[in-house]
Amino acid sequence: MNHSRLRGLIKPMIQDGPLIKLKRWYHNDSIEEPFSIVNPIMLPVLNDSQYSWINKNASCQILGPGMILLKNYISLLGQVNIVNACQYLGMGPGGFYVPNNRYGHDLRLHMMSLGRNWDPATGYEKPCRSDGSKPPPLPNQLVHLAKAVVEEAQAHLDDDDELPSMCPDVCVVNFYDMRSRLGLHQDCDESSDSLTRGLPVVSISIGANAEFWYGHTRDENKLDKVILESGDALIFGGKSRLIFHGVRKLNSSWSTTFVHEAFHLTPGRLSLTFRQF
Ligand SMILES: O=C(O)CCC(=O)C(=O)O
Ligand SMILES: [Fe+2]
Repeated sequence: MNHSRLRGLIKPMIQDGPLIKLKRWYHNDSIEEPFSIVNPIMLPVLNDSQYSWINKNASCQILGPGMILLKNYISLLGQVNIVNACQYLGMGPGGFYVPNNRYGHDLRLHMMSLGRNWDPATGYEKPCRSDGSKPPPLPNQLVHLAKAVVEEAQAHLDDDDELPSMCPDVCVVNFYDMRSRLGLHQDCDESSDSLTRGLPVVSISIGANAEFWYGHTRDENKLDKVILESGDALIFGGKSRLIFHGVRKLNSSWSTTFVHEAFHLTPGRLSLTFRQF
């Protein structure tokens, strides 16, 4: 779908279509206000029955064994729907908050965990957040989308065994403002079964471009870098399941400016990272 067509689709819906008026919930034990990633907070409900969330002609880059980047795989309509879903869930109980790392310091981003409670300090240990809120559900459409991403990646590989299938039951949603960073880490809190089978992590990017650094070592000089743009889907599973990775620098471009204007997304980057526990 081209941009002018999407603009035409969104505008009438904002003016005439059904609107969700977002409630403002407050966490029990904090004065933190709900964190809104869009402005204004009145959102259109899109009827997506005729338009796909996926661009079938996405290009594919193999970055390593079991590590694949699908460029521009999520359609603009898919991205709008994902922003809306994250906005809706993120403003409610268990929604966006600033988490602590293992050393008790604030991470420089907003986060929420869907489907299962995960946080950077305690992993999957606790079923609820410290304010008692349960994780919001992981919407079925997002489960199907993550599975479709893995199937598309498998179709580009010679040997399917390099990348096992997975059915996500948790999705960590991060919102980075333009100065946010995510330090080098491994995603290794999932079950030993999930990790030893190399069940892939799927990461979807929306909004500003990000420098994603990765490698099989903690040595910063030996890391590779790839730019993740709005609509990209990155998969790392199989032999790359335990790569070290982090997000260093965010940048805007013409296309991200469009995304921010059309979606009313606050300047920054939304990432959704799916895993099977
Ligand atoms: O934002 C990203 O692309 C990566 C997020 C990530 O690594 C994580 O949530 O563990
Ligand atoms: Fe990660």
